Amino acid sequence: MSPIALEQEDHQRDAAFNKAMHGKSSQAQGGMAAMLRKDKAAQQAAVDEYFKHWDNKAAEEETEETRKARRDEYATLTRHYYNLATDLYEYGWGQSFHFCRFAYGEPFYQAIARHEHYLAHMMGLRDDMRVLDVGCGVGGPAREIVKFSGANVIGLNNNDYQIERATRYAEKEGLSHKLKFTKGDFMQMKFPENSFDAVYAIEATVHAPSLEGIYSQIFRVLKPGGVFGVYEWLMTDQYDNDNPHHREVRLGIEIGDGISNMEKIEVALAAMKAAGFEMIHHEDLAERDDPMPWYWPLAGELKNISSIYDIPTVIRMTKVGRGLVHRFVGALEWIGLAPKGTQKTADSLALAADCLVAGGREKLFTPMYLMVARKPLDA
Ligand SMILES: CC(C)=CCC[C@@H](C)[C@H]1CC[C@H]2C3=C(CC[C@]12C)[C@@]1(C)CC[C@H](O)C[C@@H]1CC3
Repeated sequence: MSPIALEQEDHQRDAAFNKAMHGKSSQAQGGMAAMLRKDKAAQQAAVDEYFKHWDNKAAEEETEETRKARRDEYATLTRHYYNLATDLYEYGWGQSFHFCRFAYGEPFYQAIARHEHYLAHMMGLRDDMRVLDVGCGVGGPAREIVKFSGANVIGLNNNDYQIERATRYAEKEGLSHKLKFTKGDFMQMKFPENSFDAVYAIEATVHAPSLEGIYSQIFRVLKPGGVFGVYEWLMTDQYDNDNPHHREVRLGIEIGDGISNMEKIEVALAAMKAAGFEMIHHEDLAERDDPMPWYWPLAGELKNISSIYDIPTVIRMTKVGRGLVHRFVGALEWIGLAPKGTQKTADSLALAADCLVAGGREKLFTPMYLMVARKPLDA
């Protein structure tokens, strides 16, 4: 792979764009209300900037150049993806933007929280620790980990809108003294070296253009002896890039999830080693013998609903539920109430959902490759 060029950061430009596109919508209750309060021209700019990387670039014609162009603009690509997708995520999934394992009879949000607790437990997080959350979204996992472990967490994010929402939620829950958010590109962190006792990333480092690049950054900011824990999105050993169907599944996940370059498990393991980490534990949690798979809510397997409180949440995620809502937002866009591109974004999320389910069913993809590793004491 050709060397990764880091994108020039410009926080003033991003703040101005955030103000123009989102205005005060970060204060709105829930994703749907926020979605209808965007500036139309700015949203169109985000749509153009994001989809220029994917439109008319089919899997069968994919070249190394198209993938490189995405990697070269990883930060802009991801920032605009979340400018477009955050509200729909919150509407359809809640405030923790990740998958999880499900136990028998376990309600959806309980399973999501358990996945967060499990990572904190595997890393041994405690209340005297200074911990970095790399790619913190709107802070759902960070709030849960602060409550579970008592650790002091800093959430790093390159999307201003998500930071505004995360800050608001933390304030609302009275957690601001333990949980702060900061803007930045995780490929060029501004934190001094050796400044965190632990670092975690929940389904976020997949947005990096190079796993070795992001793991090396994390290694640098960790104190010697510090622990890094990650749930990584990876293609499995079964994935064959020369197989057109496999490639279509990978590309569908990348398009619909704002990913410039998804890698295989072996690449992630080699990247951890190259960054200098000592592996403590690594495992594909999707391979555990669970009663239902991680992708069941997106697959619409309604028989798995175990609590009446989950019915409205899960219905939104199913093919029928999302089809209805996507038509509804399409109609709102048509009459001018929703900004242009809302339907296009929703359609690409629907494609992502289908490809994630296919990737999960065919065991080509995992969103929960767990790695827990240590920075050596003598590093
Ligand atoms: C993008 C990364 C690295 C992580 C996010 C994982 C998940 C939280 C998302 C992946 C696909 C998303 C979809 C939705 C919510 C969030 C995800 C599951 C929807 C259910 C949101 C509501 C829409 O109408 C349909 C979406 C399908 C995809």
